[in-house]
Amino acid sequence: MISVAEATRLVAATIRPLGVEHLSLSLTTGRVLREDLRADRDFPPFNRVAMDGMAVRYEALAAGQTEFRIHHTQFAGQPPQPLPEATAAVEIMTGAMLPPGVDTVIRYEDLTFRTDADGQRWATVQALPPRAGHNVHPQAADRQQGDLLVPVGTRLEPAEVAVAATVGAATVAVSRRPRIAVVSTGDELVPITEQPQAHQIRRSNAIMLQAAAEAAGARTEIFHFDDDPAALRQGLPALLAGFDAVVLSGGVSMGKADFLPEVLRELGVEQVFHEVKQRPGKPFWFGQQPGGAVVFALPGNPVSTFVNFYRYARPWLLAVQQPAGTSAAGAAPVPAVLTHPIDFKPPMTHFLLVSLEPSPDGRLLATPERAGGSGDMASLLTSSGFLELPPEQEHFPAGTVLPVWRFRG
Ligand SMILES: Nc1nc2c(c(=O)[nH]1)N[C@H]1C(S)=C(S)[C@@H](COP(=O)(O)OP(=O)(O)OC[C@H]3O[C@@H](n4cnc5c(N)ncnc54)[C@H](O)[C@@H]3O)O[C@H]1N2
Ligand code: MOO
Repeated sequence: MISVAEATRLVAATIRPLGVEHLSLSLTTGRVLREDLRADRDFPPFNRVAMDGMAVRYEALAAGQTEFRIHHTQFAGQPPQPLPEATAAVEIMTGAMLPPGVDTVIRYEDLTFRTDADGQRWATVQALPPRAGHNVHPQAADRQQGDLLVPVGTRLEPAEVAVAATVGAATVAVSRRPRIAVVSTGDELVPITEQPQAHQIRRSNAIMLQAAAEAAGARTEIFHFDDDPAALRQGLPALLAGFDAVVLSGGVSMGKADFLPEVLRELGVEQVFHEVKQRPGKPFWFGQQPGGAVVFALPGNPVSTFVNFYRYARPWLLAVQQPAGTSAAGAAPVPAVLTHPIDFKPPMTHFLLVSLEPSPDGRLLATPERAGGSGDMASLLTSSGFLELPPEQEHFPAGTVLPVWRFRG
């Protein structure tokens, strides 16, 4: 049996970056960027008027001029026209390009207007702007043309999509989604659309794994096999050849119907390890088909399946979407403070379900859930993560800081 640290290292050793695909920007939210996005123009690209009102030359105000002849009106989207003299003004709208010869914008709220007998409009300044350049967002104030805006390896969220749109990245290079086969095994399992008989249960693990894998960026298909070596031998090869990873639940411990390790080995899948010094999830089996899929055969008890997915499979799924040299944001555990003492004697890593809340001083507080073991699926509803208690320690006093793997935002 190997340690959690060793299992983590062996799983990580199978990580290879997935290929690249070019997608229309509107389809890229949640994808990992495989190119740098740079500013094709300055941000903003021109001196941008920031308030509706009137643009003047600040020198004229400084010299005591308070009434200005409106030479013309300029809307956003219109090319700017120069002013004939330094004492004239342009009535101007937010988003317009500031014309040459003026440098300051006074908003409508600080102006009054009149029209003279010749039909000429005049504006009188009621409140002086504090400085030249007021209410103008200067060209290149935020970023300069050529600046790196979003580096390769970033997971695209709406903010990155907005910036990509503004630099005209209509098609973007992103990692393709990992293809995952989710497989439930067991004679007792019925489809979730069926009413189970007294001795049966629904295939909830497969649906859980599908949801969790899709949330980590994967494209999934669900399969089911009964506890029948012939059916496994017949069905698994196509999955091992056609997917990046096969995630199975059940059939990996000591039971007389736990055929998976043997069948997987028969099919040529190289066993990397079987059994990890951890609770829950000791019977975890991990292997790789040469030239084919990585195989996560997770123990079937629902909390075991869930915790092992988040501890091993999710980090793997996120990592294969990253180009070499980058790492996924949010894939690593964060520190949390244990609120109640915990004793755990066996010399193994203990994954402890906890609820999480921030303390008044901003630390993350982890309170152990009263869970009924690895079959207590409902305990996941009131938990937000699991602490990783290291194997070499038996007593964990309240106040101990430990890594927590979060499975809720
Ligand atoms: N003699 C021993 N027995 C067991 C050991 C052991 O070391 N020695 N380990 C125990 C541990 S720990 C676990 S965890 C389970 C894991 O067993 P398997 O991975 O072989 O899982 P199954 O026996 O097939 O199922 C266990 C449990 O989970 C339910 N299950 C399975 N798949 C699903 C699914 N898709 N949806 C919902 N529920 C599922 C299944 O019905 C069983 O109740 O073994 C212990 N035994
Ligand atoms: O994975 Mo088993 O829970 O350790 O029940």
